Amino acid sequence: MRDLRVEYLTPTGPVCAVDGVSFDIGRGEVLGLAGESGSGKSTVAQALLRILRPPAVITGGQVLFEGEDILAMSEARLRELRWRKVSLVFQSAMNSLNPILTIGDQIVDAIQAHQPVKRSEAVDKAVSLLKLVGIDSSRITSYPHQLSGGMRQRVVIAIALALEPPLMLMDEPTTALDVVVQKEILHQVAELKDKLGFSILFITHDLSLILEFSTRIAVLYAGKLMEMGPSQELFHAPKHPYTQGLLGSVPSVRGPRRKLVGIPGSPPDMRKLPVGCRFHPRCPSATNICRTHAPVLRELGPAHIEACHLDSP
Ligand SMILES: Nc1ncnc2c1ncn2[C@@H]1O[C@H](COP(=O)(O)OP(=O)(O)OP(=O)(O)O)[C@@H](O)[C@H]1O
Repeated sequence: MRDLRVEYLTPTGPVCAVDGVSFDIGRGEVLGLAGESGSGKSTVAQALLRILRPPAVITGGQVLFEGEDILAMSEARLRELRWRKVSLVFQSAMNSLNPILTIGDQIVDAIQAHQPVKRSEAVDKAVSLLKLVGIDSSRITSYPHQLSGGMRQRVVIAIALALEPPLMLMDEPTTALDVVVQKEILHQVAELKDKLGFSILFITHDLSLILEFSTRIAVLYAGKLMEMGPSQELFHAPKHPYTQGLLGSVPSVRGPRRKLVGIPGSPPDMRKLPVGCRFHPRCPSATNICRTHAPVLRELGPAHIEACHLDSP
């Protein structure tokens, strides 16, 4: 993604929800998008697949996938790319399963809609996909209402994997499920990723899950990228005061007991963004320059970038 800009054209004027966001996702990598509610995470994911709906408009940037710009390609080419090359699992996806079709039929339909295979071949594939996500093949004739929420979300993941796409977008994929099932499913996805070699853009408001499952993490604040780096590095040595604040609010069951520190205040009104660094009104270390000049992203080390005046030379 290069310099992506997305605006929502609201009755009271345009809201720039994503402002110049760039990142890469390598093969087999999990890039986690972190940030408070409203920071632009879902908008980024939806722009990537060009599924944003009005009043959203993509006003700039490129999304280069295997060398082709998704934002510039024809609708026909885009239809070929969706599911086959990039699939999507979102929070309420399990509710989007068709209630009057068996899960087997739904997986078979998804395969046959994109690949010219015989029905018997597609059924075999559906059985192996169900096994892959930990559902017994005898369930192939079950209807969605006969499955638990966790199983339904697994079926959705099976459909997302059906065409073996190299990239999967997961936007709060397990948020509606209880924590044990969440972990189980994500562990399974991580194993599948290692086996099949696809990449993931992973969005969740749950920072502990992001830390556990991402290779790298990008931290968004009010539509801007604040810091991006390897998960372990961000966990042990977060540089940006916003990243420090986010991580300071994650409880840990290991290590000495520590007081949880939240971030004071709330994210800005996107129509009245603060001048200078967007985070300065909430930043405990803000100085004069932070109130007047927006910091630019700079490299801190290999694959680690940050936009903060405090660390500028
Ligand atoms: N339909 C809409 N109309 C106007 N503004 C919108 C609309 N949807 C989103 N926005 C704006 O875009 C910003 C980013 O929203 P987005 O849903 O991408 O954030 P998010 O980080 O995914 O939040 P959450 O974690 O709550 O899903 C919001 O702050 C909001 O101002």
